[in-house]
Amino acid sequence: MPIKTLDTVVVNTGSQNDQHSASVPPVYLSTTFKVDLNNEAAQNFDYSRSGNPTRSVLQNQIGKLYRVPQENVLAVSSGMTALDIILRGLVLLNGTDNHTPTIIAGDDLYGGTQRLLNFFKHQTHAVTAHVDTSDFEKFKTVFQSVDKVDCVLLESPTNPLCKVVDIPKILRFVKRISPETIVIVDNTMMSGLNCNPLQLNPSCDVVYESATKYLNGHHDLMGGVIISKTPEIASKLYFVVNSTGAGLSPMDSWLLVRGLKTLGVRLHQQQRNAMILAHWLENSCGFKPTETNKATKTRFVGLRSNPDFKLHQSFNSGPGAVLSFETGSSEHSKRLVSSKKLNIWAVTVSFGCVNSLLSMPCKMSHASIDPELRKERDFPEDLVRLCCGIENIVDLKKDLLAAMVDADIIEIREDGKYLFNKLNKNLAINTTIDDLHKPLSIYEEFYNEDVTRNDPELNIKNSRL
Ligand SMILES: Cc1ncc(COP(=O)(O)O)c(C=O)c1O
Ligand SMILES: N[C@@H](CCSC[C@H](N)C(=O)O)C(=O)O
Repeated sequence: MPIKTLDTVVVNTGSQNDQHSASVPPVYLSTTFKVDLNNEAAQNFDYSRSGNPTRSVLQNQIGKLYRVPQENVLAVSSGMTALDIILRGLVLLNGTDNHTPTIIAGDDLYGGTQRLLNFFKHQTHAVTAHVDTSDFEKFKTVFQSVDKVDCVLLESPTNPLCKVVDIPKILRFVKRISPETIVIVDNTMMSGLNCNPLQLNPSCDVVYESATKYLNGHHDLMGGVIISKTPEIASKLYFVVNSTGAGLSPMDSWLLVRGLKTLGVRLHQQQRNAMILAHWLENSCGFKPTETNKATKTRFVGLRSNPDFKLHQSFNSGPGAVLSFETGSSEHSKRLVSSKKLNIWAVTVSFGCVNSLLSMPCKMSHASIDPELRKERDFPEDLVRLCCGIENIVDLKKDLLAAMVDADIIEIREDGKYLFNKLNKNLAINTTIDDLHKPLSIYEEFYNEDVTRNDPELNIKNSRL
C-alpha cells in the first residue's frame, strides 16, 4: 500500500468494523465492558480508565501522525498531564540516597511547565536547571557540569519568545555522551504535522503535545498526547495513566479525532496568516529595531530577518502560527490588548485555534512565572503575542490596525497611505493599508521547499501543496 502524506492520514480513520458500517467512528461512553472469563485473551477492554475503544481510535490516529505504532501513544486529559505522567513515569523515581533526579530545561518555558517543575522541586526534590537551550554552548556547559542528567526537556520554537532550539544538535550531543538521559520534546508549538522529533537521528525518547492547541484546533476540549519512541517507554507511562485515571475521556477523544481531520488545512491557513502578519508588522508597522531604537521587535521563526530562519527550516516543515512583538512600552501594549476596537482578535490565552487570539503573556499565559524571574530572564513585559487563526488576513490586519491606532501606537497618515509608528519615531513607513498580500512570496518560499523533509518514509516533493 502506498504511504500517504500526513495531511491525508489524519483524515482517514479507517475501517472500525462497525456493525452499521458507520463512516465516522462511534463514541463509546461505556465505562465497563462485559468480561468473558472463558476468552479473556480476546478481551481488549474491561474498564475505561484502563482503555476505551474511542480513545484507541484517537491513539491510532496520533500514531499515524508520528509514524509509530498505536501502542506507543497515550491520550491524556491535558498537555500538563502529559508532562506530569512522563516525569513521574521516567524521571522522578530515579532518586537514591546519592542521587537527586536532575532535569535540564529551557529558560523560556510556558508558565505552566515552569510551575510544574517548581512544584516537583519542592515536593520531590527533583531539581531543574534552567538554561537558554537556544544557546548550544550554554546548554553544553550546564549539561557537563551535572554528574548525571536524568532528563532534558526541549521546546522549539519557545513560547512566547519564538527562540529556536537546535533539537537535532542537542540530541546528537546528549545521546553521544549520555545515551541513558531521557530527552523529552514538548512539540505543542509545531504539532506533529510540522515536526517529528521521533524521526530525527538520533531521535528523542518521548514527545508530547497539548492537544488543546493545534491538534484539536477549536477550543472545545483539553487534551494531551504522549508519543514514545519504544513500546517499553510507553508501557511505563501507561502504568501511570492506568493507575491514576489520567486517560482522555471518550467524548473528548471523539472530538479530537474529528478536530484532527482538518489539521492540514487549518495549519496551512494559520501559518499563511502568520507569515503575512509578521512581515507586515515588521516592515509596514515599524516593529523592528533601528540603530537608535532597539526596543521594538517582531519575533517569528518564519521571518527571513530571524537569524534562525534556516535552522528552524532544517527540521520543521512550517513556522507555526504564533508570533510576538514588542511595542517598546508596556503601557501601550496594555492599551492595545484592552482596546475596544478589537472585534476579531479575541483577548484570550491559548493558541492553535481556528480563531485568532491576542494576549499579553506577562499578564496572562506567563503570569505564573515570578516577575523577578521574568526580569532575570529578560522577558519583555511589553510583549504582545498573536496566535493566528484561519480568518481572512485582510480582516485580521484591519482589526489589529484599528486597535493599534486606538492605543496610540500607530498613526495613519495621508488618507491611509502611510502607517507611522509613534513609539518607534525613527521609522516613517512607506506602505499603504491595502498593500495586503505583498509578503505572500516569503510564505511560498517556505513551503515550496521539500515539505516532506521530516518524513523520510515519503519521497514526494511538495506533498502538502
Ligand atoms: C508549549 C505548551 N506546552 C504545554 C502546555 C500545556 O497544555 P494544556 O493547557 O493542554 O495543559 C501549553 C499551554 O497550556 C503550552 O503552551
Ligand atoms: N491560567 C492558566 C494560563 C494558561 S496559558 C495557556 C497556553 N499555554 C498559552 O500559552 O496561552 C494557567 O494558570 O495555566
